[in-house]
Amino acid sequence: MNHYFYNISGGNTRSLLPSALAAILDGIAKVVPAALLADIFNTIYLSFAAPEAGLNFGRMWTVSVILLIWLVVEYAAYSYLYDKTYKAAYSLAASGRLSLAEHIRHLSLGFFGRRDPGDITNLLLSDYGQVEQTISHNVPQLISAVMLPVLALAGLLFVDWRMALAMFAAMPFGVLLLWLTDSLQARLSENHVRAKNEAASRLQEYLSGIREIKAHNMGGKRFERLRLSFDELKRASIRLEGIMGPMIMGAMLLTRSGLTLMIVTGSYSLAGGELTLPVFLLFLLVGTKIFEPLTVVLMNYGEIRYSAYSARRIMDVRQEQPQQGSGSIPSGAPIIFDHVTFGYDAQKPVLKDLTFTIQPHTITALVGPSGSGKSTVTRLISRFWEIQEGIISIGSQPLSSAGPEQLLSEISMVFQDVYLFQDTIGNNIRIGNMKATQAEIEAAAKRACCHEFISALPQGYDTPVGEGGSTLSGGEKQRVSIARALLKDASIVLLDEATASLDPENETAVQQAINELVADKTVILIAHRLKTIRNADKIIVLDQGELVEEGTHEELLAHHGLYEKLWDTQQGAEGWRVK
Ligand SMILES: Nc1ncnc2c1ncn2[C@@H]1O[C@H](COP(=O)(O)OP(=O)(O)OP(=O)(O)O)[C@@H](O)[C@H]1O
Repeated sequence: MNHYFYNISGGNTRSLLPSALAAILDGIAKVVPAALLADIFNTIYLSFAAPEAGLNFGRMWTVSVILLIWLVVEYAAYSYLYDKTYKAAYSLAASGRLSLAEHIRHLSLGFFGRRDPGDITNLLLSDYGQVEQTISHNVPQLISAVMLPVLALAGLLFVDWRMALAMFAAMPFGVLLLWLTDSLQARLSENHVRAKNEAASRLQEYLSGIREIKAHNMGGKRFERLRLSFDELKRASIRLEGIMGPMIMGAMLLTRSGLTLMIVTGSYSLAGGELTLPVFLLFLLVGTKIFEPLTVVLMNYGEIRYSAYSARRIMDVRQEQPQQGSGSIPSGAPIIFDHVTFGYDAQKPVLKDLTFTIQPHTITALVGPSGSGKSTVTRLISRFWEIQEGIISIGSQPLSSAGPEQLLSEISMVFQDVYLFQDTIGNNIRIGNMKATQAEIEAAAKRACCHEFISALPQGYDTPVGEGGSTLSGGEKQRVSIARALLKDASIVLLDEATASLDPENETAVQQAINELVADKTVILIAHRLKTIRNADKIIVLDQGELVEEGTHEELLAHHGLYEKLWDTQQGAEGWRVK
């Protein structure tokens, strides 16, 4: 259980203190009116037992005033703690979500390969929501509901220990039932959380892929996956409620049967003269009250058990090791691959024993058939993934111990698939350098040939672009990403198919912009059209993850190997047209 509280509080159990304190006070607060009522009851009883003395109005007034004062104090203290409890719970969830998102940012991309993006969203929203609900409601209610019976038992043991024991005698059986079925409850809760997350992921996938689904008329198949996930959620929900409900009711029934035992014991004791009527009535009064909070305990126990799985999912991600390293990257140093072997799945290497050096301030092109590992090389230079064998270093600094943030500050990237945030187009370029002025943004846009189309937009640089850049054409997005890279002005430039989706007019202009971007930089370029890399200082030819050739365009042609074959194929394809 301790581990559970550690998990739900994100490792900060102290943050649960306000709610625990509020709950304890609430529990105590509920006992006092019950004790005062018992006293009033006793005073009335005494007035009937000895009618000549009459009702003790003094005592009745005193107790009533104490009760009133108590209620006011209770209200004030409870409102204060209530406020603290909720604030603590919501702050914990808000800061927890942010710190988890920040933690995720520091993980290698391998983590994202293993997890469904929808699953990560659910973790941050749904699982945290569950934990938030538990901290703000279930845990305080549980503590408060436990306090009343515990305090009542302690007090009643002094009044009449036999009656007190009779009242609570059946409770251990209720607890035993819960304990025996604990692993079943855990399994049902886990299955339900899993089914809920799966359904949410499928829904997210369906909505994000709606364009492709429509384009390929995949509605039926994809919708089937969505339907299956909702079916599974329905089954998991029925199983959870159908099994947990009777179990909790069973535990409740067992616990409540103590009341019957107490009544039987009380009746015999009363008849035997070992118990006075007021005490018996006091037990009856407290007895009926005491089982209400116990019902709450059992209900909340089920809820807490359920959210334990959400908490564990959160902690599992928290325990993922972020990328380590603080070594700084020397500027103007060569990039060295020394016998590097890497696979996204360690058992299936996609780069094999790769050794080469990229000299600073040169342009190196990576070529090779599709799937030969070109993009993977650029991802490894950015340390998006950790390699399995060999060393990648920049100068004398191995990347495995380099500071990930500093490394990325040295690299500008232009990817094949450009992602634009749902923000203004100006702010999307500013991502390259958050401190850039408007003039610098426009200068970068001009060099990347996007100033003209941006100026023609209704709100110019302040025009919002849809999520992922859905309101811009492929070529426009590519140019925006080149503007970002120009603005970043990093010493290493990774270009992946930078000119692939540009029309012929823009291609020439962007090629010039790229020439500016790459001037005096260390450039690693992937271009499928070999004519664009003819002038590269070095061309590295990959085939099935192995380096098969290396040299300049002329040297490679003279070598009559794979490069020449690729070159010839492309030359032949240059003049293709639809007949
Ligand atoms: N995230 C990933 N997880 C698992 N395997 C991957 C991942 N990315 C790429 N691969 C695999 O690694 C191999 C190399 O892929 P990579 O993208 O580096 O090739 P490429 O030469 O850049 O291909 P292309 O020219 O088609 O872009 C391929 O077999 C690919 O299927």
